[in-house]
Amino acid sequence: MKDQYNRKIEYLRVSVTDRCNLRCVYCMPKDGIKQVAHNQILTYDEIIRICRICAGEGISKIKLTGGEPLVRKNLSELLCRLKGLEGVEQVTLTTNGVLLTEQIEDLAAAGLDAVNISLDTLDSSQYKAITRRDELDKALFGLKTVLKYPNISVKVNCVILPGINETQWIPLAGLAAEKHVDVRFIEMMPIGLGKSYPGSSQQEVLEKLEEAYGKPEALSGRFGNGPAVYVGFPEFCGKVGFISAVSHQFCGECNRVRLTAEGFLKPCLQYSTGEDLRKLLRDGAADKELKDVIKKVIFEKPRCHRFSAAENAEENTEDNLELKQMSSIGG
Ligand SMILES: Nc1nc2c(ncn2[C@@H]2O[C@H](COP(=O)(O)OP(=O)(O)OP(=O)(O)O)[C@@H](O)[C@H]2O)c(=O)[nH]1
Ligand SMILES: C[S@@+](CC[C@H](N)C(=O)[O-])C[C@H]1O[C@@H](n2cnc3c(N)ncnc32)[C@H](O)[C@@H]1O
Ligand code: SF4
Ligand code: SF4
Repeated sequence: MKDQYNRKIEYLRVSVTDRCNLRCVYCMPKDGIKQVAHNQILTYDEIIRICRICAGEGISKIKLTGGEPLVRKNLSELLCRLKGLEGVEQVTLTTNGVLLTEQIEDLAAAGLDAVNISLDTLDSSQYKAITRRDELDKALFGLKTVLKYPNISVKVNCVILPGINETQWIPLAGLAAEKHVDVRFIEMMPIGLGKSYPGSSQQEVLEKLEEAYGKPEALSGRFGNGPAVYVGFPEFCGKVGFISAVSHQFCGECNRVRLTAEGFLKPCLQYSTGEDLRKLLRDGAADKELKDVIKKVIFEKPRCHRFSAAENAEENTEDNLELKQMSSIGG
């Protein structure tokens, strides 16, 4: 499917739950967000139906995210059914990793292609301060465990938090020195609570890493389905990547749309526009009607984000929070 700017849309990010077992300060309030009732969340049958229609229109890559996707029961069942859909080539997972060890065997058997583990620090007191939970050991064990599965590619995501985790940029990148893992540094986007954590740019991280590991080689080409760009440090097993939506806007290359846990199809991370597919599904819409709505949302996808403060003003209002919190959107 192409959008109005001729971008090929082939990637759907599916948030399977708004719930999470962590409370990262830049993503969720201390007491969590008002939880959506279970019956307001799409069932697996409903997700499968939407994904089947999307796959018929050229969506070949699906990301499972959340909230924390592994807190939803039987995620491997959903994964297995998604992998069985005609046209679906890859299903990947983005997780905080805390529940990974206990679920990886089922996920691998269901055909999981890749896992991204969010880890902003390797220091347990810092981890506690950032996530408001004492779960670093479990997340690290999850990383260690998944690295034993040769068919699952593994990445680590670290949000750049100057003044909070900058002492960890070098050790986190160092994971890629010895392990077959790519480590990506993510610029903080001014979305939801992230607005209160103005970040540094990729350049500042890169300068620190160069001091520690030498001059990296820029790597061309796309690795994975997302917007990351990569460099390679001498002798490293894995790559180091940057997802820099603020300093290096990548909207011109955008290939994705998002489905929230409540079934709202969102054409762009930043804006609240889109369509309520759950309502259509539960009102008895036929596949053709759903397909037409999905195609319209994709066609009307906005050209780019407007993260700069003045242009962002309308989107900063507090209404419709479900569509503005990263934990609900799924990142
Ligand atoms: N601005 C913007 N940020 C995105 C987009 N897609 C992902 N991100 C951010 O990139 C970070 C990492 O996303 P991941 O879920 O790990 O997945 P990915 O990088 O898209 O995909 P892979 O590289 O294929 O695993 C998260 O903070 C997302 O919010 C996007 O379309 N626009
Ligand atoms: C919203 S989480 C959902 C999946 C899972 N709970 C996890 O943490 O990986 C997905 C990703 O979004 C990132 N994220 C959250 N808020 C962000 C923001 N304002 N800017 C950039 N990335 C953000 C997180 O660090 C995480 O890597
Ligand atoms: S970033 Fe992920 S793990 Fe952290 S609070 Fe948000 S959804 Fe949960
Ligand atoms: S901000 Fe919107 S248009 Fe830009 S890359 Fe992200 S989803 Fe795509």
